[in-house]
This record gives sequence, structure tokens and C-alpha cells, in this order.
Amino acid sequence: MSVKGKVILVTGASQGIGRGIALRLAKDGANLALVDLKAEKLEAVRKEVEALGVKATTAIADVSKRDEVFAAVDHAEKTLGGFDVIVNNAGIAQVKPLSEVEPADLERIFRINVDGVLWGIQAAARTFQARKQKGKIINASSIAGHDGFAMLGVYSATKFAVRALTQAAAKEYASQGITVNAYCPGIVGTDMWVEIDERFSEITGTPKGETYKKYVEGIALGRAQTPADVAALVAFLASDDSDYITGQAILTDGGIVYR
Ligand SMILES: NC(=O)C1=CN([C@@H]2O[C@H](COP(=O)(O)OP(=O)(O)OC[C@H]3O[C@@H](n4cnc5c(N)ncnc54)[C@H](O)[C@@H]3O)[C@@H](O)[C@H]2O)C=CC1
Ligand SMILES: CC(=O)C(C)=O
Repeated sequence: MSVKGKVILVTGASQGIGRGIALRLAKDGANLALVDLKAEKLEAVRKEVEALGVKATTAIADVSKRDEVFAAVDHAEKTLGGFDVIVNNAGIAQVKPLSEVEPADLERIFRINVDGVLWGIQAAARTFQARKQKGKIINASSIAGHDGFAMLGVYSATKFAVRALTQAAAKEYASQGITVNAYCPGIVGTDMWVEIDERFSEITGTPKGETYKKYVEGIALGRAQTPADVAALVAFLASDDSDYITGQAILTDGGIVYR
């Protein structure tokens, strides 16, 4: 299984799962284009990646803005001399009972979690087509893209939508040698879960840390997921070993959701 020499763009690469994916792909020999809004943290990840002996470049882009995603892909191709894989990882969470959701809530999270993935799909596919080569598109869904979670209803809707886009894009691009898949993590100990836990506390009065603990206790394998666990699946999906897989939304959750 190898991604050696491939050019791979990862969004949301400044921290958490995106950083974990970048480090794993760099260890496996890929050259990386790192995209995020957080410039300082992104620069730190670039240095970590380069220390592993591969090439890296950064682009500050808001994935909800189509032109910025297209510019980031163009930058990656020009700077790193090719373009093979995009990992549409950037996303945000939102904890709110459905009865309190307002139009602005929907707008914000859909623009990032769904539009952002679609712009990434479009920009990558356009580049693969222009280069007359095959390519891989890998999108962040979630266990919440398979089961709707209470208080995470709108977030869950965005992750179901990512699965829909993944399936449709797989069908539209298969004849061009482009595969499209999604990874569906479970409970990963990142800043996103710190924020989810805090919001649950505010809304329900549950003591801080308890919501995260309760969810982790429900994992069959008995521990929280790490970014490296997620990155192992993404590294497989980015490699040639996954060439015959397309349109799938693969669970990596230690045993929470069974499909
Ligand atoms: N943490 C978890 O338990 C799970 C996370 N996921 C998904 O994995 C992905 C990564 O999550 P985490 O690393 O946990 O989150 P995180 O909050 O730790 O990191 C997300 C990164 O995305 C960036 N980002 C956010 N909005 C952006 C925008 N508009 N443009 C560019 N970059 C933006 C942030 O700056 C941050 O660096 C997300 O799509 C999330 O929904 C899926 C299942 C479980
Ligand atoms: C953040 C996330 O996707 C879940 C379900 O924990």
C-alpha cells in the first residue's frame, strides 16, 4: 500500500484529524498541500510534514468559498508538480436541539460541511480531467452520516449529505478513472469533541467531560479514536490498493454503528 510520490491536498489540516492524515500520508511518502483557515497552526504542520522528508505547501482557504478551493487546488498542482488525491476533511460541528435551529445555523454548517466538500470534488475532478489522469476524492463523513444523533441533528444531516455527494460523484466520474469515497469516524478526541462536550454541558447541564465519557464508553473496542486511527483508513483510500472501491462511506469507529 503506497502513496509514495503522490500529490495530496488535505483540507482542515491545521489540527485534529486533518493533521493526523497529513502526518500519516507524509510518513508514507506523499507530497502534501495543506489547506486551512488557521495560518499559524498550518505552518507548524507544514514543518512537521517536511521533517518527514517530503515536499509540502500551504494555502489559506475557506472551503465554503468555491473560488478559494479552486485556487488552493491550482496552487497545489503548480507548486508540487501534479495532483493525485484530495481529502475534503474540513468541517465544523453544531450542537443544538432541532426545535432551536434557525436559518443562520443551517446556512453556516451546510456551507462548510457540504458545499465545501462539493467544491473540493469539483476542483479535483476538473484538475484530473485537465491532466488526463485518474485520481481519488476522499470526503469526511461520520458515524453521524449513518445514524442521526440527538442534538447533532443538523450536523448529522450534513454528513448524510456528504454520503449522497460521494455516491453521486462516484457514479458521475467512474468512467474517467476517478474514485470517490468517504471515511466515517466515530468519537475522535479532537478540539471538535471538546466543543461538542462543552455545548452539551451548557444545554443539558451534564457535567463537563461526561458526554464525551458516555460516548466513549459505548465504543466496543473500549477506547476513544485517535486521528491516527482515522488516517490509517484514509491512507488506504489514497493508495492504489483501493482502486476497485468507489462510492463507499466506510465506518472506522471501533464498533459504534454497524452497517
Ligand atoms: N472529531 C470527531 O469525533 C469526528 C470528526 N469528523 C469529521 O472529521 C473532520 C475533522 O474533524 P476534527 O479534526 O475533529 O475537527 P477540528 O475542529 O479539530 O478541526 C477541523 C479543522 O477544519 C478547519 N476548518 C473549519 N472550517 C473551515 C473552513 N471553512 N475552511 C477551511 N478550514 C476549515 C479548522 O480550522 C480546523 O483546523 C470534520 O469534517 C468532522 O466533521 C467525523 C466524525 C467524528
Ligand atoms: C463529531 C462526530 O461526527 C461525532 C458523531 O462524534
